[in-house]
Amino acid sequence: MKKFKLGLCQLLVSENKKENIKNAEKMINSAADMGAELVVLPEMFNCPYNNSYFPKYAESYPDGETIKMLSKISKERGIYLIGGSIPEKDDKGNIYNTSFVFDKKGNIIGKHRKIHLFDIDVEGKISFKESDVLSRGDSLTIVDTEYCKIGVAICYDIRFPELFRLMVLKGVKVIIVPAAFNMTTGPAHWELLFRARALDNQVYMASAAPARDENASYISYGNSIITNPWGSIVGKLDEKEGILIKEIDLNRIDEIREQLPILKHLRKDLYQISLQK
Ligand SMILES: NC(=O)CC(=O)C(=O)O
Repeated sequence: MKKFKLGLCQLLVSENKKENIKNAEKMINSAADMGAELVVLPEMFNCPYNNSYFPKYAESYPDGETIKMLSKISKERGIYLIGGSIPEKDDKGNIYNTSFVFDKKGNIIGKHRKIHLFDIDVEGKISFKESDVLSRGDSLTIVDTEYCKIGVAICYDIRFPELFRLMVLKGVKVIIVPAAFNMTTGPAHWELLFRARALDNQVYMASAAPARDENASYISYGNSIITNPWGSIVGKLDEKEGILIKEIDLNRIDEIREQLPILKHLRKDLYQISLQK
């Protein structure tokens, strides 16, 4: 199958975990009603994006209430579901920023733990140090679907082009990046990063982000986005809650790679990137 419908759910995240889960379920249902075959949620969609909340909202696989809802609804609606991300606790008490991925039967087919933690300090604008509370993941996440191989990364991961090139060299055609940029880095870098990663790898890129809440301690930029292998924006939301549905045409990847064969022109005799673990 060379075409499928992708749905991004940009939802408002509150301090009420149960309400966040209910809202996510409602929006997934709406996206499925609108024809989406692959649905994506935002980074930290069940928990405010703030270190002080992560331990309290964290849950473990497979019994966490959010994880159970994601599995149930992907089965009920017969959709692939990239469950944004949530704080995940392992059996040693480490907490990760994790995206759980489900197939159309509700089976888990992938689990991406954010590899690059968001530790930044932009003077007078924004400081955040995920590593104060979170542990980092150590593996690439690629899932097989009947459409194509799909890669998953989370937010700050997008700033590391080697990760994306590695996934593409392993055959990935679509990369989903649940994210929550902010009002400093969003306007400056959001579109640029999604267009660049799509263009330099000739793949589709997409992200769902939380809707903007001006009263939150961390204000999400919103602007959930899909970019294509030509580097153009296929669709984008504004800052409010909403759903974006677009067709992903995998034929475009083949056409563009034929006309502009940059992946064939890689000088692997001169330089290479490789996975170390
Ligand atoms: N929140 C993030 O992980 C990343 C981000 O906001 C940025 O890179 O900017």
